Amino acid sequence: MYQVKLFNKISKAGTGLLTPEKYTCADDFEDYDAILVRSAKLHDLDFPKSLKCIARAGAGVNNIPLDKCTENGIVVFNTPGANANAVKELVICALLLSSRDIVGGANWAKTLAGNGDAIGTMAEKGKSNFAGCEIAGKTLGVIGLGAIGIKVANAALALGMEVIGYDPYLSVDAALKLQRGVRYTTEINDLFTESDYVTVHVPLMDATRGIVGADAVAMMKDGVRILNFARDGLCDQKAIIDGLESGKIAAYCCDFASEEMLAQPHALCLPHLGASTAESEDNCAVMAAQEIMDYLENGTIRNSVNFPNLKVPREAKTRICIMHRNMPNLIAELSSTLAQHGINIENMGSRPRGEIAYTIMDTNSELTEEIKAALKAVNGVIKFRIIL
Ligand SMILES: NC(=O)c1ccc[n+]([C@@H]2O[C@H](COP(=O)([O-])OP(=O)(O)OC[C@H]3O[C@@H](n4cnc5c(N)ncnc54)[C@H](O)[C@@H]3O)[C@@H](O)[C@H]2O)c1
Ligand SMILES: O=C(O)[C@H](O)COP(=O)(O)O
Repeated sequence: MYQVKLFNKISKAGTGLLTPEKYTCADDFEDYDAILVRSAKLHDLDFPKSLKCIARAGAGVNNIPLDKCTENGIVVFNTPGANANAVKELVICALLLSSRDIVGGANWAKTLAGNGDAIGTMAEKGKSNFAGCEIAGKTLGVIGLGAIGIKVANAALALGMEVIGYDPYLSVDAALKLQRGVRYTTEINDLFTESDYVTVHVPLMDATRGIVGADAVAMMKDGVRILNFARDGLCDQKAIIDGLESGKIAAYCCDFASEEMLAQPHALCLPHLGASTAESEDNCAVMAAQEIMDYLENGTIRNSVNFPNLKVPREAKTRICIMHRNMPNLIAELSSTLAQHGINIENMGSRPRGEIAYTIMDTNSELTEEIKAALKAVNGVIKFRIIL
């Protein structure tokens, strides 16, 4: 029986797959095999020895201590693309919210309540206070052409915008999904100088923190509109507030609230709603639950952000899963350790990822405690697990 600890409210579409014959899901376990999480911060959590994997039902993994997980042989998964459509739709909404004072207008219209037949006339008189501009014909700069950035770029193109995309790590797969009309640039400064709207869709890491900072804002057109539905730290708060106060930035629309930003009349802060649709919550939870099941039951790794992906057809009754350092001769030493104990390997697979690697070996032989200890003792082995 596997125990899965839930750190956020996770859709039943996913938890329902973790059937009671094999799994128990709860939020109060002390020892558990897996974590299913959304945005809860796990940095200060003491992981139990029993923990084998963490599935992030979503895209961003900056709430998870990846280095600590790798060092302890804990596989971290995310759910690539599973919430991308939900975010895309909110970003398109934000393009319009940042162009016209829709929220201000709607709030003002509510104040007209009680004026009966005069409401129509009052509305006509006051509407000029909430006028704005159209997005068609304007240029949108998309920083980060991954699952979300591609969808935003293509949708904006369909709405009549010019689109410039920047992503130094653009994959072939991603490039094939981009509509032909999207102009790709390798110079982020070109995107900053040419865009009427800038939207950010990159993960938050040391290399991307403050990617929209004071220098970037200084390069932008007067009256630029900036959208941030990725992570708060990607846009430097001081640079944005200075830009809003000087009028350089006409509007900032983001998925994060802070005291300072809420005080800005031309900033619109949403409470991290990007992935909060029923469809996206179901998609993410299902993918995350399947990743956990596949790993715990078969040792298969897919969509991991810290270990190599690996799937090996099961060809014997006992499966040995070994997380280890990526170093010369280690696999030879593992197989010779087994050979010395008379263990025959029926099937195996191995894959490296930077400094670490993952190996699966299948055998029909009995693994005694002595053999397990010998495998564990091989220099470079981080963790190993037997699946029967
Ligand atoms: N608001 C929300 O609810 C919400 C929902 C989903 C994702 N997000 C955030 O959005 C981010 C992107 O999500 P995604 O699903 O598109 O992820 P993704 O991994 O598919 O795409 C990220 C893209 O950023 C690119 N990138 C990395 N470093 C870059 C850099 N320095 N400059 C330009 N591009 C760079 C990568 O090459 C990749 O193409 C996530 O990491 C997450 O933080 C927010
Ligand atoms: O990175 C993500 O997937 C988003 O920020 C969504 O976070 P959430 O699952 O907590 O809504």
